[in-house]
Amino acid sequence: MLKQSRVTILGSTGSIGLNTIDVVQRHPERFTVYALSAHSRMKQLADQALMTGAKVVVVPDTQARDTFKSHWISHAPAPEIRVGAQALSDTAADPETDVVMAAIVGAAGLPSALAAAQAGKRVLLANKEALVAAGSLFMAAIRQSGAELLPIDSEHNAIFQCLPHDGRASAPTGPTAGVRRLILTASGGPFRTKRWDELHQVTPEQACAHPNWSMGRKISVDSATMLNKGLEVIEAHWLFAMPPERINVVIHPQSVVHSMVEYEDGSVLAQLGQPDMRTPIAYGLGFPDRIASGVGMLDLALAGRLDFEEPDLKQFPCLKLSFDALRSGQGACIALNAANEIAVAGFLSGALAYTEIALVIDAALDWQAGVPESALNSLDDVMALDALTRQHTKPFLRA
Ligand SMILES: NC(=O)C1=CN([C@@H]2O[C@H](COP(=O)(O)OP(=O)(O)OC[C@H]3O[C@@H](n4cnc5c(N)ncnc54)[C@H](OP(=O)(O)O)[C@@H]3O)[C@@H](O)[C@H]2O)C=CC1
Ligand SMILES: CC(=O)[C@@H](O)[C@H](O)COP(=O)(O)O
Ligand SMILES: [Mn+2]
Repeated sequence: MLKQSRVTILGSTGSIGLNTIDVVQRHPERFTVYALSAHSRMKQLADQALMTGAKVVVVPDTQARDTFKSHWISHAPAPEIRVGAQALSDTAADPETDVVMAAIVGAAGLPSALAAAQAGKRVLLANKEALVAAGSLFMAAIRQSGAELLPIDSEHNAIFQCLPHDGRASAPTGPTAGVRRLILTASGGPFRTKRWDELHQVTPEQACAHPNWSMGRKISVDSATMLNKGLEVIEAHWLFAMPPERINVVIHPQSVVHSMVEYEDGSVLAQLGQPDMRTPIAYGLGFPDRIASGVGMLDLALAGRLDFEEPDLKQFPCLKLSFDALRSGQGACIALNAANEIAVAGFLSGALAYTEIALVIDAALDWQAGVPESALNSLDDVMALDALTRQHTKPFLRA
């Protein structure tokens, strides 16, 4: 008889959150939902809490709490409502939960993801920004607490699947496992075939129209600029202890090969599948078992061909800026991420042109160059530099 795992989904109203609920509900014998969190979509959170029987919900403030209550129309008792950022971290570390899906978007998800790591949970990490901003702190917390870390980002999940791991949920470091290099695939996004000088006028709708994946708006814009792949290079560096020169990016427009590991003997292992996040989510939830995800068979004959091409760093300057940041150090990675979050929000609200996103990030990297690495030892240090970068970046936005 299986012991049921109690799952907390941070960011349950987002794209990863919805897919996680979908997979969890396919396996009532394995999983119960302990807690859910949302930021703005209170009606959706109330519907999810009713549907899953969650014991706890976490909302950002008292106004959101009142809105949540107004949407609770059931005669069933309402879940406990916890309020504020500290409640997110406390819930991630709650002794009543075993598994935490970290699916909040942006650096806002870092404190709660770190709290889950420190509390020794099984951490399903979708929130790549946590590793970009605080990879060293985060990985140290996993090691010290004995937490299980399962990468959910499709490329890192693919790499994890291609590495040897003896049924353990934290993979051995790359070089010691005989790995020559990691090859991250990138779709190239909606503007793959466009030149840089054709992109000045593109709209948020065009940028969010990802060719293969259905995702939240922030990561969709990141995919268009390929800053997403840059964040993923930094994420891979921390997850698999690989130096930047052993992490390569190749454009693969079909998003069928999710990433690859090349070994010293010349073997290249790849993980393939339909572009559907329920596959990596099911892998993380079920590990080491393989469980049904609802994803159908991969029809390679229908796909017809799998193409690969080199990314052009002039067309995708954000990819180059990400490698620069990784080589420069943690301060640069924090600034890259924070400036990008402000720039993407500005682009989505019409306060910045698409092509200005890279310029704003470049300026933030120049600006932070004076911050010494020794000043970044704690979560507070990281969040302080993140906040300073945002403050420095906001004046670039038009009113
Ligand atoms: N979507 C995908 O397929 C993939 C996503 N990822 C990563 O997973 C994470 C989530 O992405 P995705 O699901 O697409 O994003 P969405 O924008 O769809 O969802 C984000 C979630 O975070 C919540 N949220 C937003 N801001 C805050 C905040 N300040 N504090 C607390 N909660 C907040 C949202 O609440 P509300 O909706 O109520 O406002 C929502 O539940 C990102 O880090 C992304 O890079 C990685 C690989 C694939
Ligand atoms: C599904 C997922 O993991 C996304 O991060 C995806 O990789 C985005 O696609 P591209 O960044 O390759 O366009
Ligand atoms: Mn990805």
